[in-house]
Amino acid sequence: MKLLGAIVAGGKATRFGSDKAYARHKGRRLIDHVGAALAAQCSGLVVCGRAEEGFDCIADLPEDGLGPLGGLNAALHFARINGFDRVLSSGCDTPNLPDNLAQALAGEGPAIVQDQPIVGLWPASLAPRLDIFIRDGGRALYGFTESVNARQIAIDPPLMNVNRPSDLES
Ligand SMILES: Nc1nc2c(ncn2[C@@H]2O[C@H](COP(=O)(O)OP(=O)(O)OP(=O)(O)O)[C@@H](O)[C@H]2O)c(=O)[nH]1
Repeated sequence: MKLLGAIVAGGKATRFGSDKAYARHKGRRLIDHVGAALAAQCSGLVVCGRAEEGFDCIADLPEDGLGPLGGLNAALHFARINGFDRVLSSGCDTPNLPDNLAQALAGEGPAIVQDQPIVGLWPASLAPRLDIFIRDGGRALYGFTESVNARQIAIDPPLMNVNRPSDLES
């Protein structure tokens, strides 16, 4: 199985107040924590959304401003065009991804981490389904995961998710 790692990085970070990707946790940028964890278990890695220094970056599809689904859609299309079977996705704001994330999510069809729907394992063949979902006005990750019967997997310890500066203090 050829696996593409995809860091979904965009949006406004209104709660955080600045680009979360560059915020520091344990001496490293959040995006570098995520990148290292995904690179260790994938054969390719892209950032979807903003151009982030030090990474191969692709633009949201079909356009910017649609939320994380636009980034996931870009990743699924990039995977299909470039011969990847699946996408292992995460936001740029979950710095403690486990090294066995792909294994934990493996199985039939798509799977997401419980309470973190942008962290998931997706067949690249879902790209046309996500195109249609977005075209029909869908913007919510959970709406899409329900429409494709994504499995929800509990991860222990739970993923850290940075939304506010105070989330970095714990
Ligand atoms: N590519 C892309 N990523 C996005 C977009 N909106 C949010 N994200 C990413 O999706 C993940 C979850 O984002 P949220 O925390 O829900 O939204 P946010 O815009 O970062 O923050 P808030 O404005 O505080 O809700 C983060 O990694 C964001 O960088 C978008 O429009 N495009």
